Amino acid sequence: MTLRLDDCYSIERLRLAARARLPRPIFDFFDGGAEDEITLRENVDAFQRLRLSPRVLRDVSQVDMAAPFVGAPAALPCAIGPTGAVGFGWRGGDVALARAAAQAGIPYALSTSATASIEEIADQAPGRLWFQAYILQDKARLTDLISRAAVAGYEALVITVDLPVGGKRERDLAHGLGFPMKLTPRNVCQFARRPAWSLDMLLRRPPVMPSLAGLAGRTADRRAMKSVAGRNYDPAFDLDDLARLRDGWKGRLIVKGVVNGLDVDAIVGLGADALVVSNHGGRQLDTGIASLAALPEVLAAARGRVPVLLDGGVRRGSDIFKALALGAAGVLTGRATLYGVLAGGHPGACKALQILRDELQRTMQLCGARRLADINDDMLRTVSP
Ligand SMILES: Cc1cc2nc3c(=O)[nH]c(=O)nc-3n(C[C@H](O)[C@H](O)[C@H](O)COP(=O)(O)O)c2cc1C
Repeated sequence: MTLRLDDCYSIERLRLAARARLPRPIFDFFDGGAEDEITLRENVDAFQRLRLSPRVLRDVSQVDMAAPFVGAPAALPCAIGPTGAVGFGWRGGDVALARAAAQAGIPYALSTSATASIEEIADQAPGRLWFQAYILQDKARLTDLISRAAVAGYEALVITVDLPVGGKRERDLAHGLGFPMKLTPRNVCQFARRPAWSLDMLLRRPPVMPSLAGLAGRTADRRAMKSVAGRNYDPAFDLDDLARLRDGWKGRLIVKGVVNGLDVDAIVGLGADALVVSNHGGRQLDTGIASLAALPEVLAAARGRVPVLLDGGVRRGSDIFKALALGAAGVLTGRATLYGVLAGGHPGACKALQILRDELQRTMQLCGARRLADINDDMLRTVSP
């Protein structure tokens, strides 16, 4: 089934359009999660289990979705979160996402594993930019990336702390997607079924991950998409190292991947400006707690000292509403905007943001909330399964 962007009225439709465009191993790399994918599903299910209890008889003819968001105004309580390897799914996909974010008036976080450089994004998408750093064993490389982000005007550094080692993604193993990639009769067939994508990869230079160039694993090789960052993480990274990073970075510091309230005091104490409750979209630790379920404990531990954001499972505007109602300052999109760009490049990424914006606005109107500040947990009910 091929789906035109015009027929994509929901994030799920964008997901189906991306699936129709890409060879199955590539789609599964973006869509899949770790092991039995329990956390991947739970992230979405946790939103679906929560019910809304609307307030009525309020004037909702005008709705304002703008708010301060991690130290600066944003048109929506969202940022596009970091996702690596996007160029393997849509050539130029990182720039497409960054431009879509700038046009929507929200921040964009560039991944260390992106298929565009720090400077390329700053040149081509001059909006609010965050740089997401993986803690690499090569500390000289890490320092160089961070100082380049500062020079290029990135306002925030996002340190992802939830993968001291890479997760076990069994869809990728089944497809032989890794390093080296195994060509099996099955995956050769799958690539042959999507000739446009496959010919583009064969005939033009495959995308590279410039921030990881030269590290173990050949970054110029499409087979390296899974392994390069994974082989180079530093599992010894701890709070002292985070404190040193804090001292060396003058901009805002966002720590992504916190779910246990016991970690919060130390991270806030060393000067983090925001936290992101995240389990990496269920791609690392399987059976880890769903992001929405972890949000209350992180909020309680943060005690209002820093904004707490959330990602994982956001597929509807009503999901953003629910996260805000529980006390989050906003969300990062992951697969929602990824499906958009994989389905249709820059217009697809804009479409994903437009869907989320329209759905959030409609949910606010239907729940009697004129401003983001009107959204609160009086409007939520938990129902038993
Ligand atoms: C294909 C893919 C690549 C990702 N790459 C990164 C990355 O490079 N750095 C990072 O901090 N998080 C990365 N993430 C995690 C996202 O930033 C985010 O936490 C997650 O996608 C949120 O879950 P959701 O996709 O269900 O919304 C990636 C996620 C996906 C799906």
